[in-house]
Amino acid sequence: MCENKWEALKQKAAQQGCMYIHDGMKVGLGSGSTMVYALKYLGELVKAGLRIQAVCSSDKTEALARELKLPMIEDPSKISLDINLDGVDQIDPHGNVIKGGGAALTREKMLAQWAAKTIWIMDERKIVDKLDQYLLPVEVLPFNHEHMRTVLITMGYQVTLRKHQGQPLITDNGGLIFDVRIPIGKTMSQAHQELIQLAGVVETGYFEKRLSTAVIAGSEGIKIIDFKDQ
Ligand SMILES: O=C(CO)[C@H](O)[C@H](O)COP(=O)(O)O
Repeated sequence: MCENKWEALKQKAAQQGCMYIHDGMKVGLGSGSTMVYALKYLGELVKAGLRIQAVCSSDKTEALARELKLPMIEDPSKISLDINLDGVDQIDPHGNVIKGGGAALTREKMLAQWAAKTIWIMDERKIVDKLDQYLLPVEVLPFNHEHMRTVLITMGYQVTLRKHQGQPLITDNGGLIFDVRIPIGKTMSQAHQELIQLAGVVETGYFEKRLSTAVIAGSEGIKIIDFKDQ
């Protein structure tokens, strides 16, 4: 399938995902290329009269949302969300997800936790049987991150510092991203539990299943999968 067909599928999933957003809702907005389609479509819906208030998971998403005139949540002390819309890097058949391809995983997880429900939008390449063999993005503080990397390697992880244009990529939170391959025999959930306990680790890109719906666009059409809470 050529690249623009995948783009068309992402756009379809994004538009279908927006159908879960209703008048008066407070909405979390994730990051990534599928979300760009969702933001643009939401912009049209808002222009046509849909009333929402949004909170964004990254500076990039916020810049586009403001350009599209999506209203933002005014009171930062009240961000309980009706719905959160976001893309994924991988999703397993149970609804567990890996995110962080766009380095926005910490804020994305905050929004997912603040929301009553998340709608995951994607094309069919994102569905995998098991997450364990995929890279886990981990946001860490910059302080002595070389030593942190050594610590993780000693624990059996393979660790690559994510770079952008030859320089360490700096997240919107001022953090760094380690892309981590987990040791054989360990599950993604176990790796997350182990890593999140280390001081200096801000968050991992492993999102354990919670109340969510996956909207998956493929060559056969759109597939919807509902996942219950834990
Ligand atoms: O986790 C993310 C950003 O941190 C993105 O949602 C994820 O990488 C999917 O992006 P895309 O829609 O471009 O495939």
